[in-house]
Amino acid sequence: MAPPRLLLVGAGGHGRAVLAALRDAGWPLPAGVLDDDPACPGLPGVPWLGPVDRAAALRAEGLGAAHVALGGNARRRELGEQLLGLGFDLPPVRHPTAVLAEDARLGAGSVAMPRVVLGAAATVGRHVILNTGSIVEHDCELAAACHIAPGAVLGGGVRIGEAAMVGILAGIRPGIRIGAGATIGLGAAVVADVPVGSVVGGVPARPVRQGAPPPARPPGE
Ligand SMILES: CC(=O)SCCNC(=O)CCNC(=O)[C@H](O)C(C)(C)COP(=O)(O)OP(=O)(O)OC[C@H]1O[C@@H](n2cnc3c(N)ncnc32)[C@H](O)[C@@H]1OP(=O)(O)O
Repeated sequence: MAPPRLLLVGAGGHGRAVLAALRDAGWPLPAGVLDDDPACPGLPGVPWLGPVDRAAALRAEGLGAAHVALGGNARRRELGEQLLGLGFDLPPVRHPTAVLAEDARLGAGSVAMPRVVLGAAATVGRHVILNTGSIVEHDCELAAACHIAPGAVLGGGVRIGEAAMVGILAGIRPGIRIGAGATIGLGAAVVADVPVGSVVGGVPARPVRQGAPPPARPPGE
């Protein structure tokens, strides 16, 4: 079946990357893009159709398929679920150089960017980004709206919680669990489970200091 003309949501950097993947994969040019920022640079060759809340009207006008191309995990999940609720189809997007095992599963609204490898029996939930060159080994389970950044490598049987982010070039030991909403810093080597919502980085990965106030200045300085 020929791929549909999509409605894209998000005209930023990730939107441009998804557009490039669609072109490489032979999808037709998207019907348009929604973005709440009227000053957004837009996507080359794709008309800006207004803010995100126009989606319902566009569905009523007959657009049937969409993709949320936003880098922020929580917002991507929220809008992706809204679009599903409006009756949009969210077909997974797969770059032609991505290698997916026959029994691997890529969920609705998810994208596999160039040179991704998704191993045997790996399951990927909805609205997930498998970014450029990431490797998700056999039997991994990725919950909705997580993001595996470029070059990150997940060993066999790793489980990633909802909306978690695995940073650029991070590596995760086989069998590890990453909690929902956690962030793995770029370059981390994760050798132990990571709790929900925590931020870790380094080799081996340890909690990263968050939001520390700047050092107090002496009076008069
Ligand atoms: C196509 C694309 O571009 S996809 C983009 C994917 N994005 C990424 O991979 C980025 C992932 N993000 C990171 O690695 C970030 O540096 C984070 C989330 C770990 C931390 O970011 P912030 O909360 O802004 O922390 P900040 O930069 O202020 O650093 C806080 C401390 O953590 C340290 N730190 C920051 N990042 C890391 C890291 N990856 N590993 C180890 N330590 C780190 C800093 O040196 C600093 O240490 P200090 O307290 O001794 O000074």
